[in-house]
Amino acid sequence: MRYISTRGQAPALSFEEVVLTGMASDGGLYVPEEIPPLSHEALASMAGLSYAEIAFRVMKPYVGGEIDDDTFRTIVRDAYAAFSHDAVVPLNQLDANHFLLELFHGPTLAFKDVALQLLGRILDHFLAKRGERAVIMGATSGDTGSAAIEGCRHCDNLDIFILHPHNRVSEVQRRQMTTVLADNVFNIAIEGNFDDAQAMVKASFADQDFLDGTRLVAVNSINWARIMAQIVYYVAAAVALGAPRRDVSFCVPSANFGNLFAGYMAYRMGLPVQQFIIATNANDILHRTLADNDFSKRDLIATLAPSMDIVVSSNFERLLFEAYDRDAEAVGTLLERFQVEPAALADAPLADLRRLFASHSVDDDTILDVIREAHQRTQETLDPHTATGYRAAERVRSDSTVPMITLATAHPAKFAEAVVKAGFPGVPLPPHMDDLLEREERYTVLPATLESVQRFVAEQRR
Ligand SMILES: Cc1ncc(COP(=O)(O)O)c(C=O)c1O
Ligand SMILES: N[C@@H](CCOP(=O)(O)O)C(=O)O
Repeated sequence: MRYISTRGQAPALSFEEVVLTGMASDGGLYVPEEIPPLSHEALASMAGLSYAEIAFRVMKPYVGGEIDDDTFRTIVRDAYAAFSHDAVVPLNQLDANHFLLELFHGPTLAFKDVALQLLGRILDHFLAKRGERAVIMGATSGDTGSAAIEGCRHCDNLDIFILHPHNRVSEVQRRQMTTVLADNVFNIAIEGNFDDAQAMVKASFADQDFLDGTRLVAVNSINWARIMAQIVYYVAAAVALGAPRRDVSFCVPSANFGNLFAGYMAYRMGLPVQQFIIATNANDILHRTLADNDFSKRDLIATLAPSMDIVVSSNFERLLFEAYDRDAEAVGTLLERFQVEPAALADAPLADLRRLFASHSVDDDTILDVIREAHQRTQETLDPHTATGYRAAERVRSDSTVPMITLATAHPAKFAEAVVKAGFPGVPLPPHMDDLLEREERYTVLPATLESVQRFVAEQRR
């Protein structure tokens, strides 16, 4: 399998090369040159298989023989052994035709673990094989950071630097990152927001001189391996509900769009999906783009669903690339315009997207209402991100006879502020985090400037 850039100018890469990088050198994102098919027979044969076996089968074509089958099976099995639920990502039926896909049973209680438990192991495998070290730089609005640290802390060949927006993540999220005192883990609280952090990580890929030749690797969903691993749970959930004989729909709390783009890839591979719903918080650029063709930046708003406080949605570029029939030049022109002024999609790609996608935006008051309503109806306490999905699924699903699967992206214990505001006493942390609030923290506050962040990384890396 080869991987090509959405901007069309960077060299095509192998799987190993694409995992060991981040942005393409032309500023684009890597996608597979061809989308491997998932036939009806292949889907039907997955019924009743373990999550790890489905994961192996779905991801194998993307790995393309660059990790031998036995080794890859072991990597996948070990990655999902770290989950606290036997089903890894269980489906929880809310009512006759609405299901929650619980993606929060990994070590850090958010969907990011599904991909980052795997990515850490794949990176370790390739770096050990090459006898190389690498530096990871990641930006987080709260969840990717801890999942990446947890996935990479035991990797001898890696130093990991995670940038989070100072005072804009929940206390549990911050402590999940800053209480890991391993020598190869560095937490940076930047005096800015997630978009600033993500922009600095991306800029570091464009100019890597500050690392004197050491390899720089991404753990955000700009890294293709993140998307690859996330495709699997769409397939597993749909098969559990009767695919390929039966269509399903998905509703996805969205921001950087890696999660929903993975679902779209599953659809393009052959999964019978009737509708995708994009749920956003008050940072509603994805909703405005789809509903009103208003592809323009607005100031970032701090919400009760802080992990989705993002304006510049990285993976939307990958979706645009597909919607524009892989016309890299058109995508580049659109995204360059978007950086400096309000932009709009061309008619044909927009119409194409609207056939498959719907969207809905949910403000903070509604998040609180939904947490209360859902608890009354189902006895579930939703986290504030999942709450956006629950409401969007109810509001804009096109066919109530098709099973709707809303992705539950985080555990409510991570977001006490919203849960308590909604009138509940809070949700206890699981036993392995019992003493999280007493543990020692270590992090460095830095101004949101590329120079200060790069200097810190260059000085601290081992
Ligand atoms: C809990 C939670 N829900 C939803 C999202 C949105 O996912 P994505 O960025 O893949 O769209 C994120 C992170 O972005 C998250 O941490
Ligand atoms: N919500 C994310 C933001 C980064 O998204 P990613 O999927 O690109 O890593 C977070 O919690 O950090």
